[in-house]
Amino acid sequence: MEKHASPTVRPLVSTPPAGPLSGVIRVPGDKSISHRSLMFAGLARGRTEITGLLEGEDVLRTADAMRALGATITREADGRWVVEGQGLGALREPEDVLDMGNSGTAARLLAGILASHGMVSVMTGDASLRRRPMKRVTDPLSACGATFVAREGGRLPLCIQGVADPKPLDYRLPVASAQVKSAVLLAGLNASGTTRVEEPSATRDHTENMLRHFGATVHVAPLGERGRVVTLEGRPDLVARDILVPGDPSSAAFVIVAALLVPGSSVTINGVGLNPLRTGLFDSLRDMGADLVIENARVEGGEPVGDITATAGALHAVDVPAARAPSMIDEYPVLAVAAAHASGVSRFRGLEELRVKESDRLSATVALLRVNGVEVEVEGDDMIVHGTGGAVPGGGTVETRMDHRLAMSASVLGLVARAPVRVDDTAFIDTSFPGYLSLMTEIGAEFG
Ligand SMILES: O=C(O)C1=C[C@@H](OP(=O)(O)O)[C@@H](O)[C@H](O)C1
Ligand SMILES: C=C(OP(=O)(O)O)C(=O)O
Repeated sequence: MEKHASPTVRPLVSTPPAGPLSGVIRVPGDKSISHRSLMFAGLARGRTEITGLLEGEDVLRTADAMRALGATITREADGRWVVEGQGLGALREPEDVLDMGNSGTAARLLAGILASHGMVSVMTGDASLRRRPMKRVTDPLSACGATFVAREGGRLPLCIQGVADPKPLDYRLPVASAQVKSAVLLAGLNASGTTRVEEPSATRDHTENMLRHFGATVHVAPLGERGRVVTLEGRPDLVARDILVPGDPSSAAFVIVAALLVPGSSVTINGVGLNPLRTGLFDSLRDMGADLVIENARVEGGEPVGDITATAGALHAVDVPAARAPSMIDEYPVLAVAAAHASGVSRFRGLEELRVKESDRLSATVALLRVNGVEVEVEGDDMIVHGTGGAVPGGGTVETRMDHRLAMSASVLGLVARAPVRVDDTAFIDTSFPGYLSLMTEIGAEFG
């Protein structure tokens, strides 16, 4: 069994490097796709080989949970992961509590699987995950016949009485959430009949793409200006199919912003996933005047992929529309760092979902910047960042609040701040981007 994050606190001091950042690198596999590949392969019949799986803490939790449900999951010496699934409906009741660690994706997607199998299970997580809302999945999943007992506000730990013959759901998402959409679709796999999900604003579609890859019938139609209707035919014969996981654009984001900010830098990241429902950050950075070049655009394992080169240069303020939020939902903390370094006043609109991530990322990002001398405000659900024109004061200690993306964002801010930026704990970076600090050091960053 893999090791899980040690409770050891790992502080960091980030300062400007002696020279530019440079290099040609790869980042670890996409987290969303990695979770899904283990889950779907565990539900399918036969042997799936996964190349490029993210070996981050969050994904290792999913691997453990799927093993507890009866899938055989092994890591080969060459880094490939092999999953042997028993086929849809054949999961076994877990003997013990399923601990999903820090991972909202693992907990919410798994809730869809557990609700639609006739078994009793209990799911928990770390202190961050136990604070996050789960009613957004237990409410729709109750309609399939499952029952849930949770703490106040529907929070983990959560006890699930699943059903062997779930009813197919027809659900309109009240929030733009790929996790909720995926939980409903996963429950629909074991239901006879058609499951239908309406999303008023399109969110990442890795579940839809991968279900098709495994042989399910999934239709996607436009809904209004930005939405979609997804339908899934229940009880498909899910058959094992190999998977190639692209580099995670949400991890590449930190390296890219660092390269854009540190003078003279140029860094290429090969094999980054470029699914259009994930690339809002790149659009926003281009709106700021960033020099981002994509080469070798191709399709690998059913997902668009390319090599991205980020070259440093002056950035100016940006007004990011709320409609872009679903395609860059995890990237606002690091975009705020770019906006703090840029010239002019930036506004990011419609950030209500940031309040329910690993931390309240809206208030935590404000705190990250303020403690380092950057002026920032929140108006309703908008964040307003007053750019310093390349003169971020720094000198603060950032509280990471069990949130990997805050730790990495703070480390990037320190690379261009006038005084050292301290980070109270970088241990949670391992949830999504193991090896981040050494990769950054390899391209020229200096951390103490
Ligand atoms: O489906 C997924 O893999 C994810 C969806 C997003 O969450 P929401 O569905 O809560 O927006 C995102 O923030 C998370 O990192 C991964
Ligand atoms: C929000 C995130 O993940 P999750 O919801 O899976 O914890 C993230 O990785 O930024």
